[in-house]
Amino acid sequence: MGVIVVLFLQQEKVREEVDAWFEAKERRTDADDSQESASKMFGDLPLLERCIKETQRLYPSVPFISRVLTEDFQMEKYLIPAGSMVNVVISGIHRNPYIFPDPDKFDPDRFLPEANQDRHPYAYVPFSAGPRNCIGQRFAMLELKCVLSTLIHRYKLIAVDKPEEVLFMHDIVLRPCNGIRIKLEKRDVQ
Ligand code: HEM
Repeated sequence: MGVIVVLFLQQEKVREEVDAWFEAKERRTDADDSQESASKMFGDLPLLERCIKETQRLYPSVPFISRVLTEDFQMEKYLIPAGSMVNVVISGIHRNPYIFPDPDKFDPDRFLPEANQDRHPYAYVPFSAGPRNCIGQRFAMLELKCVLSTLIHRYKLIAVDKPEEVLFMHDIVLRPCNGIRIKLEKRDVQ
């Protein structure tokens, strides 16, 4: 849901990219499509992808994950004993101002390849990291691109609740306390 709210901020530019993508798709033949994997096909929506990533930074669907320590762990001067439950607060990591300057600002260009390259691999972990990370992350990104590009192409999304007005709760997943209201205005496209 966070995705939809924040996309309003870039909607015009994202729509241009999405419309161009659909136009190119109309010119393609079924034979072209069957030759290409879905991930390659949707690879051509870089701004949409950056917006999704930036939204997952600000509003990670899984806001924290937990682990039980199997052995003692010395963290600087603190000894955390084996058996302790440790929560990794993904939503906090993602707003670290040393890594993401002006952390509350929505800025999809944080995920341009050149901005990404020096970032620590564990600084951005919407799908967790390490051996128990999300096995569905590529599929999830494809699904998001597919659904959002179709929505944005066919409808103008009008925010009823503005991003700054929406209150979120940390449940098992991050979710809005009172839902998020949007209006869909049909566009004159196929
Ligand atoms: C935006 C969508 C998704 C997000 C943000 C997400 C996030 C996560 C996170 C953070 C974890 C790690 C949990 C932990 O370390 O305790 C996880 C694990 C997992 N995810 Fe996802 N996920 C998403 C979609 C999916 C999809 C679409 C699938 C399957 C098709 C999937 C399958 C799994 C599985 C099986 C695990 C457990 C992996 C393990 O424990 O080894 N996820 N996911």
